[in-house]
Amino acid sequence: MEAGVGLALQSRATGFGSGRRRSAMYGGESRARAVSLRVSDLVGSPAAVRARGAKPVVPLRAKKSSGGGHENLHNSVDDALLLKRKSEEVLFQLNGRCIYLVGMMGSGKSTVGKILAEVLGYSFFDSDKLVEQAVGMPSVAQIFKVHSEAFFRDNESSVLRDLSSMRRLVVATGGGAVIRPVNWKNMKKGLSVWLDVPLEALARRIAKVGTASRPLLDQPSGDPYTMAFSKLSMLAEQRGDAYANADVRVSLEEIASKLGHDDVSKLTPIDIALEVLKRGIVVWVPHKIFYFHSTSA
Ligand SMILES: Nc1ncnc2c1ncn2[C@@H]1O[C@H](COP(=O)(O)OP(=O)(O)O)[C@@H](O)[C@H]1O
Ligand SMILES: O=C(O)C1=C[C@@H](OP(=O)(O)O)[C@@H](O)[C@H](O)C1
Repeated sequence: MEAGVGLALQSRATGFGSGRRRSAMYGGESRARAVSLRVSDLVGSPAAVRARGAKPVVPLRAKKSSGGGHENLHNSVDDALLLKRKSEEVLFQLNGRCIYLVGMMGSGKSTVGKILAEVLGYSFFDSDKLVEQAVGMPSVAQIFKVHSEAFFRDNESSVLRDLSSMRRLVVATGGGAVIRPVNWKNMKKGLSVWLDVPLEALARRIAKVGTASRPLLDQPSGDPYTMAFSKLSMLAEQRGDAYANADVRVSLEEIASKLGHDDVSKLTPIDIALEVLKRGIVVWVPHKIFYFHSTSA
């Protein structure tokens, strides 16, 4: 039997489950199994970033600086206004449906997802964090180590299934969520967006932050960039076209070329969020509106 009660909306936040519940779900199990979440587990937890009234996740300044890391790049007030205007158009079209961000590790799903949630007035969830909470372990790395990747994947599917019954969420999925068709079945209830980032840029980002939180990239030795690049290349090959199932592809190379940058590292998370909104309006909405109308008739 699969554990958990699914996502039952509850108005009072109780924080993440009691020790008793944790041990029933995790420590007390003789057999690894997937667990489900309740909204009351999530509300007020670090995994949930309440979008409304939240502090802007990316500061807005009048001019772009020429710094190297994205934290040094600030978008103009014009960009912020454009972001707001586009978000209003998308909001209307989404009509409460969720946004799922997919892409390789380090593609910016969490970073961009928080911005999108903020401008849309949606709540942001990171599916990795929800799995950690559901299992009662502090990190994905530990879940892989103590249990297995398969156990993590089962819980990831459970979390995505539960989230798919909710509305007005931006979900940053784990990079491997795309490999299971059942996850697509759930993500297709909303707008799925693939952040397509060149492997070199991903490896640079990963090398900068380290691999401790990403067990599939963790290597005991070697140059961090080279190791990350080779592992990411392997995973990209294994995953083949899985990311292309997304309703919308946002290619950083295309945005960079449109904006006249010679390198994707010059793009800020706001540039990318803006493109997600633009493409969300153009590519997905007419198709989904048709789909929803034709199936409900
Ligand atoms: N546009 C960007 N430019 C440079 N670094 C970025 C950008 N977006 C995200 N990052 C950095 O890359 C790392 C991975 O981003 P994150 O949002 O956690 O990716 P994901 O959720 O897809 O794994 C973080 O350190 C983040 O600050
Ligand atoms: O690509 C993958 O298989 C994974 C990506 C990770 O999430 P991020 O994409 O958020 O790093 C996390 O789910 C786990 O380490 C496995």
